[in-house]
Amino acid sequence: MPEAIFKTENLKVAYGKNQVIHGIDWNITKGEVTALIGPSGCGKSTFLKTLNLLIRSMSDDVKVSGQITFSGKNILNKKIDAIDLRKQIGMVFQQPNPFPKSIFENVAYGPRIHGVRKKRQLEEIVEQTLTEAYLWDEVKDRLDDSALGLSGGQQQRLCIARALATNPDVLLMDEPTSALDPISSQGIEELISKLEGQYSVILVTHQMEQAARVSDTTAFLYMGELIEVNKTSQLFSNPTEKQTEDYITGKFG
Ligand SMILES: Nc1ncnc2c1ncn2[C@@H]1O[C@H](COP(=O)(O)OP(=O)(O)OP(=O)(O)O)[C@@H](O)[C@H]1O
Repeated sequence: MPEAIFKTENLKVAYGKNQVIHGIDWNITKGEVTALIGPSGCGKSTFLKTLNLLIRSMSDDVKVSGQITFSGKNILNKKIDAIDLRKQIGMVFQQPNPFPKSIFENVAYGPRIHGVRKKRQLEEIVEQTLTEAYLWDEVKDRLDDSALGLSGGQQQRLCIARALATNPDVLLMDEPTSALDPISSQGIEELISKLEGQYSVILVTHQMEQAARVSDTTAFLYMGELIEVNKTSQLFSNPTEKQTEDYITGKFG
């Protein structure tokens, strides 16, 4: 059995009376890119936001039950500190959302919160993570400029660098290319492929071609149920479930 980065057991999520995740049992493999696909409203974003407990800060009316094991602990335990947890589980959203601060300060923000104070050390982290996010050469001469002056694709790579700056184990990505032009999207996809191995990446995408290009494993979610998890090549060429086949062949969704 491959090592799991997350293990969910009977995971259920409801917004008030509206249950949107219906008891998901899933071992998500460590060090891989895992794509999560499914029609609009099936619960992909909800599932992703539950993995880093962001869901709890979004609405008072959210009920989460079951277990999520991460690094050997059930993170649904109320004693888990969500801010600490998010140091290990970075997240990137659909719309690039840099802070209205300089490029340097965007990347230095997380390490500072987690106690890095020395300027030299922050400079090293900023250079290293911007290099990892393939942005360093484009911004090294303007680190003090506002991040809001970057292009959409550059902003998204900056947000990825910001997430990597706390040295996480996991990167959760919620449709990270859907607001970008094709060239920037291609850049982000190449970056995701390069992050594989060093990080575990869980990618929500509406584009099946994207899932096929960048992921090792693909999961199909439908109406809050995990219908199929399979090697990506297998899922798209020879799915085991009829519902998966109907979805990937465009019969619904
Ligand atoms: N903050 C919220 N409060 C109440 N209901 C919500 C909230 N966020 C999502 N929902 C509902 O939960 C269900 C699942 O939504 P979710 O955004 O997780 O789906 P999704 O698969 O990511 O959709 P999409 O592909 O359109 O982004 C939907 O019915 C949605 O209306």
